[in-house]
Amino acid sequence: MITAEGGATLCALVVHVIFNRVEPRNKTVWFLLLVCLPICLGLGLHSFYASLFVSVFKTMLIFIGSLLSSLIIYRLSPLHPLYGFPGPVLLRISRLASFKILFTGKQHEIYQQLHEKYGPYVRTGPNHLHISDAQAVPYIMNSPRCLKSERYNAVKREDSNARGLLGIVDPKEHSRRRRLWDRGLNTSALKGYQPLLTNRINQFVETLRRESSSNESIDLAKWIAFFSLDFMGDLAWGGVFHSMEDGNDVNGLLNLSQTVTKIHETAGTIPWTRLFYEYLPVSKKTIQQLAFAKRTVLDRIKRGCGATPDLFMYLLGEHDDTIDEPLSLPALVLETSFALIAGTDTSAMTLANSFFYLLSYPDTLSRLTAEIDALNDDLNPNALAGLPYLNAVLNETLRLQPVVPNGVQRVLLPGPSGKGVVVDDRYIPPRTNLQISPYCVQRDPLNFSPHSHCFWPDRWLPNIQDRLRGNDKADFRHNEQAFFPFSYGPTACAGKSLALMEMRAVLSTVLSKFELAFADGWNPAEWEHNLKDFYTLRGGPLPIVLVPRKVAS
Ligand code: HEM
Repeated sequence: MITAEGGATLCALVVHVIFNRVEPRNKTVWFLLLVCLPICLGLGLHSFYASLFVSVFKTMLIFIGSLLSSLIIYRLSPLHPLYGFPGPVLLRISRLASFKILFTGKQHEIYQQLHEKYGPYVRTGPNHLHISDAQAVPYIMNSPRCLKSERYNAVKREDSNARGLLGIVDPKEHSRRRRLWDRGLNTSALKGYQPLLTNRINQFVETLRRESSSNESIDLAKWIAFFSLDFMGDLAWGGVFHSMEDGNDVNGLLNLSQTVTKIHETAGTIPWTRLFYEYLPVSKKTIQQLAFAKRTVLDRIKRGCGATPDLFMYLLGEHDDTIDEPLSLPALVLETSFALIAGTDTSAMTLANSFFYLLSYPDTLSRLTAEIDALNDDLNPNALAGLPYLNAVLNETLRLQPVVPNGVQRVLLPGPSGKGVVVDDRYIPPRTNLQISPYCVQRDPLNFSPHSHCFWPDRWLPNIQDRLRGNDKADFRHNEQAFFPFSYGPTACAGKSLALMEMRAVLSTVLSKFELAFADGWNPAEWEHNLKDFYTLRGGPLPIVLVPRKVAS
């Protein structure tokens, strides 16, 4: 005859199998399986115990204890499909351990240390592989068998069926929506945005002059973020922000967008935690934010497009009545808000990092300034796109500090025979979550060498190998397949060309107008120390002294 303990244990094992097979993400199912089931069992087994309360309490304890033990034993056992992949025990047992890593803000560095210890494929969760292998890049990011993982559900809102581009998992639906974005971010659209960019850059230069007139240092990172927000506000919502003028982010959007990305990263790290986010106070803030975005979008629709085209115009289809599926209002609100989030912090952080590295390596700063000066103030986008050293500086910044350091996450679908796949001689079982990190791959000496962890823009110059001598020549490695700061494949960054145009223009204009130096007494080591990875990279202040350059007579 079955004992009370045996019954509770058996139930726990059955629940484990159900969770393993079905991975339910529904609060009611969780409640039924994890709370109601053991309580009912306790009620049914009360004849074994002194009282009803003791029966329910003990059954619950045995049930939870058995469930946890069964989970742990299975995840560490050779029965688990990822048994052969190395990784820290705590991470192999539960993704909860990755929360601790996430909240340090240094997950990119910690995962890199794990790769140094365990190799290019590290098991970072019961069902997760963290990968630092350039050969896996095209496979994971450009294969019909690798879909966006459950992490992308974190960007879906419960109160609406609308999805923004980033949250669309189905490849066909994604490619339909992506066409809208591509129309708004292709070469001819970018030409149309040039007047908006030029206006904002002129305003940025005037702002820097105003702020640095007392010879005090200024926080360059903050002002770049204001510039970037104002410019993306022009493109996404028809010019609603005046952060450079006000010297303040009045609507608190920069902070809010960082909080939202942090929440998405948290929910993306352990998808079931998403069930509880709506109870957090910050959830109210995002709802207020969406209400603000909705008002702004409605206002922009009413005003119509001004003389200069903007991205909103393309997303709404104002330019083209042949669009067969115009976006619904909730989708338009999501997409334009996403444009703001995707386009502001990313370019701003890369620019701040570029200034930081240029000032840290004065020789690189002089070489870039000379290259820009040779254009005699004709800083048009085509001329800038052709400057080898300027592009080398931006590439090298993005190599060392990709703004999505930990990269994208995909899940491997089973093949026709239910099998996984072999990548770089390793068999990866189906349904594994795969995360491939540009931060780790791009700093790997196997891909970029010498000076893998140093800022050395020369590696990007044509024929550099011919100019190297000795060890540098022997060690030289330059694997462009291992460079993917804008991601790769059909879901790669839609705004890459816009970002490059904007960053080239800002860097070259500022260097042509000002001499820059770190503020006296500031320790540059603080900059890298303050860089935090919460899905996107964010940083602390960058105190800089700016002096207008003398115009050559
Ligand atoms: C230095 C600047 C930038 C970098 C390094 C960057 C990087 C990335 C990366 C890594 C992704 C993939 C994210 C994922 O799948 O989880 C992405 C997606 C995206 N980015 Fe950027 N980005 C930058 C600037 C911009 C700008 C200025 C825009 C303009 C709106 C933009 C729009 C987008 C869009 C729409 C997507 C989604 C693409 C899709 O799912 O098809 N990005 N970006």
